[in-house]
Amino acid sequence: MPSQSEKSEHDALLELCSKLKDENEQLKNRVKQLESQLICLQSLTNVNSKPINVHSNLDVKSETTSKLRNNNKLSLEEYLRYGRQLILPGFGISGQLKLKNKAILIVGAGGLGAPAAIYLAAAGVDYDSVESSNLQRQIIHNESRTGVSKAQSAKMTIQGLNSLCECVAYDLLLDSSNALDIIKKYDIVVDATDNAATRYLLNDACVLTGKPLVSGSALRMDGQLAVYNYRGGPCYRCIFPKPPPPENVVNCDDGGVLGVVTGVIGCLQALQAIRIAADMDDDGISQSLLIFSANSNPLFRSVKLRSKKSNCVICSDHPTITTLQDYVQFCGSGALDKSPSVKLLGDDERIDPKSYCALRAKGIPHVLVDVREPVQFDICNLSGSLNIPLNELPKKVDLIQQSLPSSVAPGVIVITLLGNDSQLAVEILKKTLRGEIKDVVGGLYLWAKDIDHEFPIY
Ligand SMILES: Nc1ncnc2c1ncn2[C@@H]1O[C@H](COP(=O)(O)OP(=O)(O)OP(=O)(O)O)[C@@H](O)[C@H]1O
Ligand SMILES: [Zn+2]
Repeated sequence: MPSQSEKSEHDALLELCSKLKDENEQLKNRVKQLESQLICLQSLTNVNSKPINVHSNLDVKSETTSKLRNNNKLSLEEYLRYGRQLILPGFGISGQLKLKNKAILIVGAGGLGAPAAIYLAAAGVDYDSVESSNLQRQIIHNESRTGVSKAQSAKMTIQGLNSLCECVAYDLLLDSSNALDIIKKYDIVVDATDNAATRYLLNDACVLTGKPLVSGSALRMDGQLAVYNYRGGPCYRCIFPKPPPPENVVNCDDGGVLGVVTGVIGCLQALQAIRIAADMDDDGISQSLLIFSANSNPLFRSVKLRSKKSNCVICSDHPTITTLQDYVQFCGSGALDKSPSVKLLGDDERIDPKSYCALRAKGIPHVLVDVREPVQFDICNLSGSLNIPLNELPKKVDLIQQSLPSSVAPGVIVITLLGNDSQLAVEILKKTLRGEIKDVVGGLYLWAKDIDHEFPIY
């Protein structure tokens, strides 16, 4: 039997043993941590010639002070949170640290910006506020945020998802007066907007500040993705030197878009931004344009982009553009002209919804022609209207002729959703038809507003 003193000596030894074990474990962990930090620092200093700009996870305004800044290691929380991507070969801890030290700016918190922002948890710009028609695809917003600024709404979602991120919401219209000041604070810009003027603005601002531009677009069932101004690749102007004529531009308002198409392209924009931020293997990232079509098989195709243009007005060695321009003038429309009202006809060639309503009430014979596409006509239409899409109008004038009443006035009334294409239709019909031909000012949209509040508008 051990004596009492031998027993307490034994207990003391056991206690010391467990203490040393703990200490040993702690030191081992610390050594591991230091080793991985060293590897990261070595790889960062090898790959990045520029000094490391230490920001929080992805998303800060450079002057923002952050508890996560000046930090070349991950916190325990970050190890846990990002574990599934830390173990990816080709990404790993060095990729995560590079990501942590980059700031990404997303312009547009709509169909493309919403998924991109969720995956990137980046800073964002938008001037608009949330509407219910946005919710079909702008998954960063929700019903309770209708009317809230999109930038703020996006920030709320991001912060709810990841409190380690510092998200800056710019509740403004990005234009030539503010773009350079904002963009220069970021490493990568994601173009998630929907208009030509902002596309050229972002391109020029990115060339002037030397930032890569991850560009995406989506309309109807199709989407496109490209990276411009990156590692000697072309800029947007090298590929598209001139904007399309404003009358040929179809936006989501007019053309529609399938929510999932914006989701696919927005996620791919987030992916390209991560590949650039983490310096992942990116051979040829800026040499191709990816085309996605939800209606085709295979769904994706890639087109090789031409290389940088030696005489590009902005990115060549001898640029003629050295400051930001007036992009609204250059493109013939701006970010705010979503569905600009066209005025092609004189007042005497048009009829307002109230007068047209009176004409219908009096039963005055006429032919009402709705020139929208059948898919839109099927959603809603005025009783008795004849559906002839605008592009079929010239060859289907006979159909109208046959239905024309014998009396002259008012003859033909043309209607569309907003009262733009109907004016073109009147001009087409006037070439072949006699008698009075008018269009309805403000189209079905104004009809719903002024006459029939139950009329479904989309
Ligand atoms: N110059 C700009 N500055 C800030 N935000 C912009 C600018 N240009 C476009 N945007 C934003 O980009 C987003 C594009 O989103 P999206 O294409 O889904 O269209 P939308 O305008 O939200 O929807 P809809 O066309 O159905 O009205 C919009 O939220 C718009 O406010
Ligand atoms: Zn160029």
